[in-house]
Amino acid sequence: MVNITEKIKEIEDEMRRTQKNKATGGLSLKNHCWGKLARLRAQLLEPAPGAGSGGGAGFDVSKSGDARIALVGFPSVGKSTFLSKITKTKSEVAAYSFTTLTAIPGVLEYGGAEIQVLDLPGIIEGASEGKGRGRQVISAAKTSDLILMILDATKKAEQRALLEGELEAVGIRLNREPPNIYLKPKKAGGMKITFQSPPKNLDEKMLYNILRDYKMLNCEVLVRDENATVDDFIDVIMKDHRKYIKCLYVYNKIDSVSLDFLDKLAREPHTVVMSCELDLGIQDVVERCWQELQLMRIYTKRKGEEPDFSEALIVRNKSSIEEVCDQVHRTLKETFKYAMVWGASARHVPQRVGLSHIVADEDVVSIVTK
Ligand SMILES: Nc1nc2c(ncn2[C@@H]2O[C@H](COP(=O)(O)OP(=O)(O)OP(=O)(O)O)[C@@H](O)[C@H]2O)c(=O)[nH]1
Ligand SMILES: [K+]
Ligand SMILES: [Mg+2]
Repeated sequence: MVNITEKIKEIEDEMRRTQKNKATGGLSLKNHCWGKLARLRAQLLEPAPGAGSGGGAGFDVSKSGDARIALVGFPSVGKSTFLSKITKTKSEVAAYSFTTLTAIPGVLEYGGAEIQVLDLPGIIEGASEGKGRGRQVISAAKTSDLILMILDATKKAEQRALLEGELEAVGIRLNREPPNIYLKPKKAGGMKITFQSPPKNLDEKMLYNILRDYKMLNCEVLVRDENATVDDFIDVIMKDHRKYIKCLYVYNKIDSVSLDFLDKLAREPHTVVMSCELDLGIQDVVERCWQELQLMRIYTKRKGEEPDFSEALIVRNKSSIEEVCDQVHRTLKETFKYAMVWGASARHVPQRVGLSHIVADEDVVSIVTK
């Protein structure tokens, strides 16, 4: 029997031949070939018999750089085209679905930071249940600091909710904070449930029943948010299996939609629009990514010298001097005495601070050791 890879090659060769001879290869033949190719490539993505349900382990790409962005979307929305635009990595681009069969990492250089961008295979409905490489793709997305949901502006609006559903199903919560509910398991004493203000969607009985279902018979609960729902409460119980990740919705292929529609899309929250083909909006997307990642650049200065603006230390938003020390060297904080800070976080310039001082973007820091 001819294997799938050979069949794919045959069709690709056939397409190449028809492309050379346009007279015989009309659009319908091309569409037919693309359809066949997509089906075969989807088979390549299916787990081998006996390999379980697609594996949940993600792809074997180690994290590198200052942050990780995952490109998630349906097939052929332009994920690989985008990766090739913003990084030096060339990921295969083609008009048929499932061109990308594994995770392809690239490096985006921005603001002195190196951000790892993962191009991933397209996912389809049912991905969270193990269709195709869906589980693996979603696991990879779960390890990222920001999900770029790449959407095709020419396709139906439902595509976005469908994808969100797939991610939700495996515990990813997009652009949300963990619910404001305190839950502490106890060894004994039964359940103690308190509401800070009258709840709109919950009552004590409901929580009691849910806790019993999850076999949490001894615990303390304090609901601080009056709008909390049952789903929120379950998210708190299941917190080890929930991941709160920022998501930017990126509509590609705006070269093929009307200006009115484009304008409507661009006004949606957490949304950016672009055309990789026309090179439109790409830089805006990159800038929005940078904003969403909330990375900060900290410059260091040696005593008696000018600050070194040629190389920044990259730390996460709300980082303290301690994290800055860790970026310089693993053991620096052991000999730390104090730091001098110039910039937005300093109350007066320079300010003498300790390890817990929270720095701001573009601060200059001078660390004094014992
Ligand atoms: N009209 C238009 N076509 C685009 C644009 N960007 C990409 N494409 C085309 O869309 C098709 C799919 O692009 P890919 O980058 O392979 O898409 P993908 O999302 O990586 O696809 P899979 O790896 O198969 O999931 C190719 O034919 C691209 O040339 C765009 O901005 N406008
Ligand atoms: K494709
Ligand atoms: Mg691709």
